[in-house]
Amino acid sequence: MGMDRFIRAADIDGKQLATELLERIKTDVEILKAETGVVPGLAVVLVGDDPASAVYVASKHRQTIAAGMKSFEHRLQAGTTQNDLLSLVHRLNVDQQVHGILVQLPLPSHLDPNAVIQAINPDKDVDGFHVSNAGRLATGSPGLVPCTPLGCMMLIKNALGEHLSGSHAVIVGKSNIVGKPMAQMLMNAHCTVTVVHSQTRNTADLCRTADILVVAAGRPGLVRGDWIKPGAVVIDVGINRIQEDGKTKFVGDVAYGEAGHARAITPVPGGVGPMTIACLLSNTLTAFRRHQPWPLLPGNEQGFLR
Ligand SMILES: Nc1nc(=O)c2c([nH]1)NC[C@@H]1CN(c3ccc(C(=O)N[C@@H](CCC(=O)O)C(=O)O)cc3)C=[N+]21
Repeated sequence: MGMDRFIRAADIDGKQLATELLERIKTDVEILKAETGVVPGLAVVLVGDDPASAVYVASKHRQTIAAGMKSFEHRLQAGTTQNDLLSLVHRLNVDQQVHGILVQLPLPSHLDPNAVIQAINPDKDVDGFHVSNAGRLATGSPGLVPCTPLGCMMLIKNALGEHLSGSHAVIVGKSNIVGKPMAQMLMNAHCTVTVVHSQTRNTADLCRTADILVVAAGRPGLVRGDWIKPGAVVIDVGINRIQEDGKTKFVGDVAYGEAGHARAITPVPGGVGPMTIACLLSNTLTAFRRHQPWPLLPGNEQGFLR
């Protein structure tokens, strides 16, 4: 009983939803290009030669081009100084062809990621990491929001519909990149939000009360089947590289095989990851629209001017 093996949680197909979102972005880019003669541009900065980061950056570049946008890749050597990186950011801030700027993290340890992020023009900060954007999100003002929680929000709405009001959402993890902005977005959608983390005393009990469970802890298999309420929607943000039978594979933070009684769950890979990149391009389009001066273009209803 309980963990009924005759019930199977629906997989939330992040890959498919990301493909659909990218198609819509591509269409919007064509329309905006026809209306303004300008093409949205995304600059991605990679410092050093971390192989995982290089793979992500290459994927971002490919998808930016596929969406009809301009991609500006800046690869800097591992020994780049803080000053050199800051001057590149300043150049990108004033470059008219660049509407979005992303500095790939993590940076080599001699560089200060916070100083670099805060140097980015907040209206080009497509990662949504600048304090101005964190403050805008916290106060419900228009801004740019972090890609991963934005993608999670879309996946949750796809599983539950637009009306999340009154649902209890539990978030595992309190990072600035996922946990905190996720909590803000769910509060903006009128959920009751609980954030648990490594120092929480009754994490499993709290998770068992979640209608929506978002897990961003970075610990493979942390969330077990008996932490999940039957019928809950489970969003697994974890991407953990593990060795199994001599092969490398990716697993999430949720023991996926034990979650059959959930209503729906994101697989890893193929869940949150693909949505993150699609949301990066969505944010670039948002930044581009808000950059355009009078008259207002669709998507610039707030009349965002700089
Ligand atoms: N400034 C900054 N912004 C980021 O958004 C950022 C970053 N730095 N540093 C690294 C992380 C990681 N990240 C991922 C994006 C897509 C997948 C993704 O598409 N994953 C696929 C699998 C990809 C594969 O197989 O390698 C999936 O989950 O299905 C994963 C991870 C963005 N990050």
